[in-house]
Amino acid sequence: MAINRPAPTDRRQSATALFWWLWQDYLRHRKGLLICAMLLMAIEGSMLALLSRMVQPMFDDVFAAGDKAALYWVGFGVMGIFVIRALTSSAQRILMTMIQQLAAADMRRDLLRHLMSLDSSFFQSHPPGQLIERVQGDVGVINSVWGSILTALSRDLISLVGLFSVALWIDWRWTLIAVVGIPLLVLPSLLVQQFIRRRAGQAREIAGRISTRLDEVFHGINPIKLNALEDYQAKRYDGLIDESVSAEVKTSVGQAAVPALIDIMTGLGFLGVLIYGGAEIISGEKTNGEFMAFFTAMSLAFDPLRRLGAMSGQWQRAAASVERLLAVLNIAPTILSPPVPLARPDGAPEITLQNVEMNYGELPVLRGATFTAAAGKTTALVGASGAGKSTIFNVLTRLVEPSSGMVRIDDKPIHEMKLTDLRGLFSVVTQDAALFDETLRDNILLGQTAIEEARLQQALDAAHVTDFLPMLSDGLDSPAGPRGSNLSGGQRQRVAIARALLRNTPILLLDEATSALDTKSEAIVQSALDELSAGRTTLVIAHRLSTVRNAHSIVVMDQGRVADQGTHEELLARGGIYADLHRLQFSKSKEGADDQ
Ligand SMILES: Nc1ncnc2c1ncn2[C@@H]1O[C@H](COP(=O)(O)OP(=O)(O)OP(=O)(O)O)[C@@H](O)[C@H]1O
Repeated sequence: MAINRPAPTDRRQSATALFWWLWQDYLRHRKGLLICAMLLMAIEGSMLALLSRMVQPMFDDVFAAGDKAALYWVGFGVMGIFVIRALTSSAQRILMTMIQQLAAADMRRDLLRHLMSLDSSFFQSHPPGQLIERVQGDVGVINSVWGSILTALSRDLISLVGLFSVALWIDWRWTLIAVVGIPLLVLPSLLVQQFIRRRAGQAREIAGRISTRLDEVFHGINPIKLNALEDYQAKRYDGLIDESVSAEVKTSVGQAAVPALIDIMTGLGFLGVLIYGGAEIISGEKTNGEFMAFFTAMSLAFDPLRRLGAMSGQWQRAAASVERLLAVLNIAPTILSPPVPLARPDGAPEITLQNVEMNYGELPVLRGATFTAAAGKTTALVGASGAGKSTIFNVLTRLVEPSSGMVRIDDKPIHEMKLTDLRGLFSVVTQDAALFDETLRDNILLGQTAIEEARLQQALDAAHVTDFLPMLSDGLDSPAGPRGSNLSGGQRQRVAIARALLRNTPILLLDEATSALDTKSEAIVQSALDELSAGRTTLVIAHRLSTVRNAHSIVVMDQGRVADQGTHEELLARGGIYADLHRLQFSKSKEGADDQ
C-alpha cells in the first residue's frame, strides 16, 4: 500500500508525484519484466529506421543500376525486418498486457481493502456506483494510459531517433526544414493539457453518477415496475448519458488537438523539403533513392510522432483518474484499533452504556443513554421510531463513535479492544438479512472451512433451515441470488440465524428480526432465535411488545435517552411510556380480534 501518497490538490506538482506513486507502489517490483518489454519495444521501434534505410539501395542499386544480387539481399533484408518486428511486437504486447493486468489487479485489491477499512459514514456520502467506477473505471484508465505512454517512450521514441538519424544521414538540411515547425507546438500542447485534465475528471465523475443510477435501478427494479417509473428512470438516465457524451467528446477534442497540429506541421515540412530537395534531384545533386529513403523515413516518423504528441493528453486523462483514486486513498479511517489493545472478554459478558451521546452530523441521536444488559440474559430495547435503538447497536459494534460517554463490555471500554476482537463478540440478525450472491452453504459458512458437517447440520436444524431445503432444487447448494433474492424473507432470516449459530459469539444483537414475518414463520424464526440466544448476552429491538415481554430486562428509549428500565411487570406497574405503548398495542390487537 502507498506510504507517501501525493496530495491530489497541487496539479502542477502532482503530474510527476502521481507517476511516482504509480511507479513506487505498482510498477517498481516488476521492473525486470518492464525492462524486457522495453527492450523488445526498442528492437521493434528500431526496425522502422532500418526499413527506411533499405529504400535507398532498393531504388539506387536495384531499380536504377539493375544490380540483381542487390535485389536478393535487399528483399531478404526487408523480409527479415518484418519478421523481427512481428516477433518483438507480439512478445512485448503479451508482456505488457501481463504487467498491466497484474498492476491493475494490485491496485483494485488495495483500493477495495482500503475502502472496506473506512468508516461507515464514508459510504453515506459516496454511493456504491461512484466507488465501483473508481475501482473498475479509473484503475482501467490509468493502466491503459501508462501502458500506452511506456510504449510511446520506448518504441516510438526509438523509432523516431532511428528515422531521424536516417534522415540526417541523407541530408541534414532537408531534415531541418522538415522539423522546423515542431517547436511551435509546445505552447498549444501545454495549454491543451489543463483543459484535458479538467474535462477527463468531469467525464470520470459523470461515469460514477451513471453507475450509481444503474445500481439504484437494478436494485429497485420491483418498486420501479410497481410504480410505473420506467419512463422517469429512463429520462434521468438519458440526462446523465447526454452529459457523459458531451464530456467525453470535449476530452477527445483536447486529446485530438496535438496530433492534429503535428499533422499540419509535418505537411508543411514535406512541402518545404519537396520544394528545396526537388530542385537538388532535378539538378542531379541527389539520387532518387536518397529522396525516397528520406521520404519513407519521414512518412514512417508520422505515426510515432503523433503518438508521442498525444502522450501528454493521455497522461492528463490518467492523472484525472489518479487524482480521483488518491482522493479516496488519502482518506483515513477514524474508527481504529488502539495501539495496545485489551484482551477480549471470555464468556457471555455484561454490557454497560454510561451517558452515551452520539450525533449524526448536527442531529443529536443519543443524549446520555445509560443502561446495563446483564451477562447471558436477554435485554430488550423498545421505544418510538427514531428513538435511537438501532444506533445503540451501531455504537456497540463501533460502526459509529459516540461523542461522549462510555461503553463497556465486562468492564472493558470497547474502544480499548482490537476492532476485529470487538466485532468478533457479536452476531447481528436484522430484519434485512444480508445474503450474498453465493450458495446457501457459502452464505452460512462465510469462509469457515473447519466446520464439521455434523455441526453444520445441527445449526441448520436449530435455525429451521432444514425445513425448507427440500423445496430448493439443489438444497444447501442452491444459489441464494443477488442479495438473497431467491429466498423468502423468513427463509433469509433463518439462513442468517444458522450463520449466527455457527459464529457462536457470546453476544447476540437482534434488530426487528421477526417483524416482517407472518405468524407461522414468526413462530418458527422465534423458536430458532430462542435456541440461538440461550446462554448469550442478547439485545433485542422489537416494536411488537408481545415478543419482548419475557425479556430479563426491558430498556425504554425516548429521544435518545433511556426513559426507564425494568421487567415487563415492573414497567407496567410504573405506568410510564412503556405502559402507554402497551395499552396502545393491546387496544389495537383487541380491536383486531373484535373485528374478526
Ligand atoms: N446513518 C445515519 N445518518 C444520519 N442520520 C441517521 C442515520 N441513521 C439514523 N439516523 C437518524 O438517527 C435517528 C435514530 O435512528 P435509529 O435508527 O437509531 O432509530 P430507531 O429507534 O432504531 O428507529 P426504528 O425503530 O424506526 O428503527 C433517526 O432520527 C434517524 O433519522
